[in-house]
Amino acid sequence: MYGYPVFVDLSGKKCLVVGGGPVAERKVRSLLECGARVMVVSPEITAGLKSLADDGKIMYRRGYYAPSDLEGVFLVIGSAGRGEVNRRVADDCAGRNILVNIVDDPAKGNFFVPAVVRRGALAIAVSTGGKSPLLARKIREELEKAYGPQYGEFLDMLGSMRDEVLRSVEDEARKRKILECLVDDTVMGYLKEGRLDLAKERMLSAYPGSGSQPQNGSC
Ligand SMILES: C[C@@]1(CC(=O)O)c2cc3[nH]c(cc4nc(cc5[nH]c(cc(n2)[C@H]1CCC(=O)O)[C@@](C)(CC(=O)O)[C@@H]5CCC(=O)O)C(CC(=O)O)=C4CCC(=O)O)c(CCC(=O)O)c3CC(=O)O
Ligand SMILES: NC(=O)C1=CN([C@@H]2O[C@H](COP(=O)(O)OP(=O)(O)OC[C@H]3O[C@@H](n4cnc5c(N)ncnc54)[C@H](O)[C@@H]3O)[C@@H](O)[C@H]2O)C=CC1
Repeated sequence: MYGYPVFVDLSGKKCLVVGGGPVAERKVRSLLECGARVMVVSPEITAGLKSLADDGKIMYRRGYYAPSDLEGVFLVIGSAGRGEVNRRVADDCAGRNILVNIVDDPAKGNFFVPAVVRRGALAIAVSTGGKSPLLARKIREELEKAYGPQYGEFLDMLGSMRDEVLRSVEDEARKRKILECLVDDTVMGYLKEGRLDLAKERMLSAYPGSGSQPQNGSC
């Protein structure tokens, strides 16, 4: 059985991270990037977590995990350095239908965290189903080389053109054709080379804007 891949909206959601070591810190940073409200509970924390707490970016309770920490929590990361603590966290969450990730015992949690390349709104996530996190990291590094920062900027442009096409083109076949032309091989080639100017020119020739004359045939 393989995991069901989803992108969850965590904005404003309370997320608990149990433990304050380097692994907890990595998970905290990725939760913050997604707008979560993060609470850390641990007797000790890394210097990085301490500065996030001092800056008011995370809430921190110094101490050992207690089930009452789960109050009002949407998602939990069990990243204490002690297996028995993480297993207890997993058991407490299971009874409450909370999303829980266990960093040292994958089967105990109900989701894994993938390795992710982010380029603006574009996210490419890699999972090995827990078989080799290091392979997930290697593939993420390869993808980072192949998909540079220009993909984020391009996607913003593409997203607004798509909105306009969906709003203003009624004919279904023409709509589909234009959407295909906006990401045809020529556009993708320019994008790969980082030539956003040429990509944009090509896209505008496929769809100059609402009221433009229908194109027929190829892009
Ligand atoms: C199951 C999972 C649960 C979870 O945490 O979600 C899990 C579990 C474990 N990881 C372990 C070790 C390492 N994990 C990493 C790195 C990452 N681990 C991540 C995810 C996951 N790790 C989930 C599965 C993801 C998948 O589907 O493949 C990444 C992708 C995302 C993230 O954590 O942010 C992030 C890379 C991010 C990036 O670079 O982009 C490295 C390499 C490194 O540190 O560079 C090592 C050392 C090398 C090695 O062991 O391979 C151990 C053994 C611990 C020990 O021996 O003490 C366990 C426990 C076990 O396997 O039982
Ligand atoms: N999933 C992943 O990506 C990876 C997982 N691991 C595993 O993750 C675990 C944590 O790794 P590190 O952060 O390097 O360990 P660490 O030992 O540096 O940190 C563990 C933290 O847990 C805290 N802690 C201990 N008992 C606690 C309790 N009862 N309640 C709350 N906090 C408690 C400690 O104070 C410490 O801050 C290890 O078991 C390791 O095997 C390691 C590498 C990657």
